[in-house]
Parts: sequence; C-alpha cells; structure tokens
Amino acid sequence: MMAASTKLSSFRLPPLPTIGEIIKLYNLRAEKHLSQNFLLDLRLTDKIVRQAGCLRDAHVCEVGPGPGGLTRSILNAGATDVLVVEKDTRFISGLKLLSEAAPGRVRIVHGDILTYRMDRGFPDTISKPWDGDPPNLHIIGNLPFNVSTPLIIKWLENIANRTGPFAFGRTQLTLTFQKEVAERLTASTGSKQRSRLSIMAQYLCTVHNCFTIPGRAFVPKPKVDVGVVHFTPLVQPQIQHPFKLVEKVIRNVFQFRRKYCYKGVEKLFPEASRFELTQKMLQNADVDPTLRPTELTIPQFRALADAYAHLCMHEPSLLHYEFREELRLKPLTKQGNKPEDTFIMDEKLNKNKHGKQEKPTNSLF
Ligand SMILES: C[S@@+](CC[C@H](N)C(=O)[O-])C[C@H]1O[C@@H](n2cnc3c(N)ncnc32)[C@H](O)[C@@H]1O
Repeated sequence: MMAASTKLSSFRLPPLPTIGEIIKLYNLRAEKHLSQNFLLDLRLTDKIVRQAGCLRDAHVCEVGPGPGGLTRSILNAGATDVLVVEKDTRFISGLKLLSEAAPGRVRIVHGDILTYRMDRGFPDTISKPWDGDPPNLHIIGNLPFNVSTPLIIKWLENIANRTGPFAFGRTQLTLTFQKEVAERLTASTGSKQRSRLSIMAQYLCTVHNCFTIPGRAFVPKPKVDVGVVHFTPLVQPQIQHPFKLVEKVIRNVFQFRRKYCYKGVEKLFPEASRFELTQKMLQNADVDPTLRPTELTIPQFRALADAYAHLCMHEPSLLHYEFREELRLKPLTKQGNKPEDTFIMDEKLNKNKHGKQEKPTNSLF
C-alpha cells in the first residue's frame, strides 16, 4: 500500500502557475464559437478524472485541453502518455509549459478532434481483444458544447465498427455534456428525456451519468449545468445490425416523439407499400403500434431492427428510401401528413396537447 502511494506521488507535477494565472499570462479570453468554458477548480477536474477509474500508466486522449486544468488532473492520476487535441492555437504555449513539467508524458496535437485519426495516435501494443478487459486507453474531455453531440455519434459509430479509438478495444470515455444531453444519454424507458440519443448510446455501451457540475463552476459561466458521463462499450451490442441501419430505424421511430410509434415506423417505407410493410414490420417485431417511442425498450428496438433488416433483405431498395428526402422533393399537401395516416387510429391521439398535428421533429437527438 505504502509503495503504491509513493509510486503515485512520483507522478505529481512540480509547482506550476495556477490555471487562472495561465489564462492571464497568455491573455486567453474565452472564444464563444469554440464553446470555451474553463474549469479552474482542480478539485473538480480531479473528480472528473476519478470517474475514469485507475489511470496509473494509462494512455489518455484529452479532447480540448484549453489552459490545461483537466490535463493536470490526468497527469496527477498517473497517466504516462497524455495526447491532447486542441483546436485553438492560443493554448499551445501553455500546454508546452505543462509538457515540460511532465517530460515525455504530454503530446500536443494542434488540430480538430472531429477529424483527428486517433487510431494512429497510440501504439498497437496497447490493444486488447474486444471481448477482454478494456485497454489502458481512455478518452477524457470537458467537451466543447458545439461538438459534443456530433462527436459522441461519431464515436458510437466507431464503437459499432470497432474503428478509430476502438480499434484498440473497448476504450472507455469520460466526457462532459450539457446536463440535458447527459440526461438523454442515460434516460431509461418511459422517462421524459428518453430520446434517439438514449437508444443509440445504450445499445452499444454501459452509460453512467456520474455527477452534475453547476454552470457557476465554469469561467465564463455557461447558461446550463453540465453532466459528466462515463461510457464503456459493451462486448455484445444489444442490437447486432450495421450502425447505419440501426440509426435509421431509431431516427424514424423517434420522428414523432409524442405519437404512437407506428407513425414513425411508417416513414421507413415508400407511400405505395407503407401500410402493408408497417403492419408486417410491427407484427414480426411483436411491438404494440400504440406504444410511444419513449416507451419502447432496447429489446423492442432490437426486434424492430430485426424486422426491418428482414424486409430489406427481400426488398433491398428499401434501405435507400428516406422519407425526409421524399418530403423535400414533394411538399406536404394542405392537410399536413394526413394522407399518410394509413393506420386507423383515434385522430385525437395524433395531435399534440395544443390540438395541432405534430410535425416530424427536426432536432437531431
Ligand atoms: C469547454 S472548453 C474546456 C477547456 C479545458 N479542458 C477545461 O476544462 O477548462 C473546450 C475546449 O475545446 C477546444 N475545442 C473546441 N472545439 C474543438 C475541436 N473541434 N477540436 C479540438 N478542440 C476543440 C476549445 O478551444 C477549448 O479549449
């Protein structure tokens, strides 16, 4: 025990200017377009890093290190190879200071995390078989709000395909999101926050909403609170179809969040065969058409994806059909989407609480 704590203390950084001093020293005014909200309190950055688990001798990719508060906590936790990816040039000098204080332990990439090839950033020797323990590689980041959703979707696709950071195995992620997004990621069946993002994340990962950081802890203070979320990719995804197919089924089902789920399922099929194929798909999946999308469990989404894949096997052109594309080409008639309401249902139930016909939701997740 004694030896272990001595060893960890050897990872601690020498005295450095505080993060506040670094910000002043390099005149680092937060840039709104890069969603810059800094964490200056090292107890909070330590707490985020603890959610990742043991980082002794770990390889870490940190997204958007900025002035380096979270980076310091990662280094103090014992990571020996910290690759930081930062888009804003102004932070590079401060990060170099940190790299000098921890010789050989910090690699700085001046680039965009959305395009950075993380599969090339670490040695193959750290890889672990997919069905074994996760590799000693972690992705950690106080994410910029403006890229957090596209980034997690990209990484979920990488998990499904075992590419990018997941070419090394079941790499774990510890990331911050706007509180509302963190709640969606972890929302259970029937909850108000259940959304497309909940299913996408949970069919591929164990997702844990660790804790909430109040907005006032950041400089400058964002309008919202922030949630820290931890992801571990599952050995067996709960739905075993190509990511694009699963994403399409989930996206269509959630197209009308408050309506019966058959309304979204219908939109997977061209008008000519819509009624027949929707009925077939729901029957084969054994899913009650009058459940709302938020009430469906992941096994029910699995059954829907199975049934859809089966229909596509018999009619491959279905895979290319996109309702939104059809909408774009053919403007809706005056009656909104009524002509397509081929299932006979109580009309009132297709209306929102203001009595208006619900339009397909445009929000991504
Ligand atoms: C919310 S701040 C977090 C800064 C620091 N990690 C902290 O906790 O104080 C987000 C950081 O991500 C950087 N950033 C924004 N977009 C980025 C992108 N596409 N790729 C890499 N870094 C990005 C910003 O410049 C900023 O430093």
